Amino acid sequence: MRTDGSAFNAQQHTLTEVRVDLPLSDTQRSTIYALSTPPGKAGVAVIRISGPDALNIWGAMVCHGSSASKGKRSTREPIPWKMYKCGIVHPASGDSLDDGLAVYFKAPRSFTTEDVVELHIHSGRAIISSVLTALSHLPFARHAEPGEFTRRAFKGGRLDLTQVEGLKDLINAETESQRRAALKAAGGITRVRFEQLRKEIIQCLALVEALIDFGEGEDIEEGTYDLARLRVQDLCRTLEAHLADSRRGEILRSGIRLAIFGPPNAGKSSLLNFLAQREAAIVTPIPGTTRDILELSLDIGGLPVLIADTAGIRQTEDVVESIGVERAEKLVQGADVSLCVLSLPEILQQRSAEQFEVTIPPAVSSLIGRDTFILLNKMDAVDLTHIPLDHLHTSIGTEQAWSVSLTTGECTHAFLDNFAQALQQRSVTFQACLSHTDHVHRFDLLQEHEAHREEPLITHARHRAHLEDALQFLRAFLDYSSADVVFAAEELRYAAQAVGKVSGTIDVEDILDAVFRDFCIGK
Ligand SMILES: Nc1nc2c(ncn2[C@@H]2O[C@H](COP(=O)(O)OP(=O)(O)OP(=O)(O)O)[C@@H](O)[C@H]2O)c(=O)[nH]1
Ligand SMILES: [K+]
Ligand SMILES: [Mg+2]
Repeated sequence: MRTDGSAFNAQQHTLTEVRVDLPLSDTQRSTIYALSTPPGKAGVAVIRISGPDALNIWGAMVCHGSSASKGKRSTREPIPWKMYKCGIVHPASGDSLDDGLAVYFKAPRSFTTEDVVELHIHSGRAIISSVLTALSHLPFARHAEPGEFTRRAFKGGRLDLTQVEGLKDLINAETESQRRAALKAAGGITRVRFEQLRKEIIQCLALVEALIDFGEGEDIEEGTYDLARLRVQDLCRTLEAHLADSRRGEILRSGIRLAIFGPPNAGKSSLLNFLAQREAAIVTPIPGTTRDILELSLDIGGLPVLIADTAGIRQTEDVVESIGVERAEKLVQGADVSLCVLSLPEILQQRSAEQFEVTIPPAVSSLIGRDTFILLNKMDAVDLTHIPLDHLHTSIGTEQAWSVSLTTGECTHAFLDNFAQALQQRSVTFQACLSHTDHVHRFDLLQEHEAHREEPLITHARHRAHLEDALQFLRAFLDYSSADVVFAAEELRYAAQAVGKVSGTIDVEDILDAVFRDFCIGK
């Protein structure tokens, strides 16, 4: 758990994504190459070459062993998986380009399952560019498309789609919890679990098909159809449970979506800046300063949080502001967690020394539910000497409320600690994020959420869509009577196909496209 503000790493959330479509018809036979490390000055750059001509490229550009001292290219085939200290030369002119290391991964024991050669050279723009240009002179090799190495690994059966996604997430992981989950998916755990599900559907299908072929009674035991129905009912319940997981896996992967909302001038943008530890949002005394949604991704105690500041909610004639208000309301409704910021001097009326009343504008209070977090801000601007804070907080009627002053910093540390803890509890992903050897009170949290101990199955919206389809087909199966077994069997076949799409067991080019286009070149 964090102890001071510095544990919050803020980073601007970028919403732009570069998407490049791959040439699907590309033949497996071409040899591809690309820089696999980030471009720029560094110790080492790795250029990866994959395909049937990888060894020819080695022959054309790598000088090692006794021939290297004479500046000649090696005629002997390299021993696979062995690093060679070598010179890299231009294939046509024989000019020396760099000294480095080279290694040959013999098919199928390579990442792509094809012959792979890696050239480890010095990382500098001119060196990298000279080696890539030299490669471009070879007629049998071409530059790789984004994600093409991984795509070949998939085609070669090295990875299934859930592992490809895991690999992509691993590269993009920014928090410890994301890294751990992605590593598991890349290792194949997700694949095994979906494959198990698909097998169970196919087993039910086998029962039903036996009935179609032989009929109940003589060859097939009585009650076989009922047995299949019972199993499908079980499967439906399993799928329903996975689908009702509060998006745990997706949250873990892409972050909890936290919406900050409230009336104008309550201090919403001040809160965002406080959490981010920098002036990310504009703060002024003018109500209606924030008009559009501003998103930041923060790391709160190892938990990824996508936090959004919104326009103050009020009736307004201003066209731009009113669009902002509409967007804010939508965002709050779609968020995983929402936090309402209220200004104490605005909402607190003191009747007498100990008697008080809290009034929240209706447009705002309609968005407050029991699980909305409340931050009562500007406590420096009111006299709270006679008002017990506990009493004040419970009077709001939500589970968790805090009073702070974002200007003076009063109570903000306690709020941060509590809030981080509450978020972790709320996200329910914590047991995947926290190690069992951690702090004692985390162990208590684990006990409390016994029901959610199991790892989330769904980590991508794509998985959810396929599982929802599968559930529809299973339900459709249950709607048929035993008189319609042929139609019923068809539903089971569709259900198995839908689950198969998750791991790519079913070869569907459009899912491939969707998965691979987010990769960068050289992966
Ligand atoms: N006295 C006092 N003023 C505060 C506090 N927090 C914020 N303010 C001031 O309140 C004003 C509004 O703050 P913002 O953060 O812009 O409020 P907002 O909710 O984002 O406002 P809109 O974007 O216009 O809806 C600014 O002048 C802040 O300096 C506080 O704790 N005490
Ligand atoms: K303001
Ligand atoms: Mg604001």
